[in-house]
Amino acid sequence: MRLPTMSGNFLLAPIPESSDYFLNKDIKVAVLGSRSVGKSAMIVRFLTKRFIGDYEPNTGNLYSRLVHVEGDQIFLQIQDTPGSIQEQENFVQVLDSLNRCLKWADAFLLVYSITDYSSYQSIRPLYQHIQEVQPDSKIPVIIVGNKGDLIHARQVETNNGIQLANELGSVFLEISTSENYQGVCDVFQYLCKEVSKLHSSSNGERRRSSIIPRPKSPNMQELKRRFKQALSSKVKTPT
Ligand SMILES: Nc1nc2c(ncn2[C@@H]2O[C@H](COP(=O)(O)OP(=O)(O)OP(=O)(O)O)[C@@H](O)[C@H]2O)c(=O)[nH]1
Repeated sequence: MRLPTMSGNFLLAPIPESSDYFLNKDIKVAVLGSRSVGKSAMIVRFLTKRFIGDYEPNTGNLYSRLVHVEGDQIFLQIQDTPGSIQEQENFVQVLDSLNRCLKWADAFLLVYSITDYSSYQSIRPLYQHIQEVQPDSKIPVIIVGNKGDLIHARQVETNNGIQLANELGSVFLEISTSENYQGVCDVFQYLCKEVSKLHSSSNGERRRSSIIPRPKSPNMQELKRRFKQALSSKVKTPT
């Protein structure tokens, strides 16, 4: 049994200031789920292509990497979160960190293990908590059933995952981090594409609104007209 030690503040790496260079290309993903569902393994698999079986208990690392998605260069930050938040002694402090992470993220990856029914049950409350912290319903969320290779130990049917995702209005994938790199890649690529789409449509809105000329105040026009009139009447002073 692994008992994670927590720092209580798991945004460990500095988050760069956003700049024009990263406009549309700066994407932040938070990975959430119960303990030992394979969050760290999945992130490391995505970033290194390697499956590394054993990890120190997750204290919440922030990974940053330049990745390429459909020809775009993206500065991707992935926040791993501890899987046993409720068990922490400093629960309030940890929850505060979690909420800051939820506000920070552009997209969410919710992970359960198909071998652990309780990890599946934790997804709905997690999702609801995200909705409370970020009430913007457009935020991309993907639900992932991990450890798809452990069929003999299966406790969660694929249909359960599909149903839950349909109900919550998110996307669902069942994958095996250990056996299939492509599945892991699909998960992160999906989130990057969805966030990119959202970013470009909101920047488009901003651009459009900045080129629409501000309507002139009728009072100002009236004032200008009177001012001109007054000037011309001065010019036309009788000789
Ligand atoms: N068979 C199998 N094992 C996996 C898979 N993904 C992860 N694991 C194993 O599951 C265990 C837990 O993986 P972690 O990545 O540490 O899980 P975590 O969700 O980060 O765990 P916490 O630190 O408790 O939050 C490790 O022993 C991994 O090797 C998978 O797809 N298949």
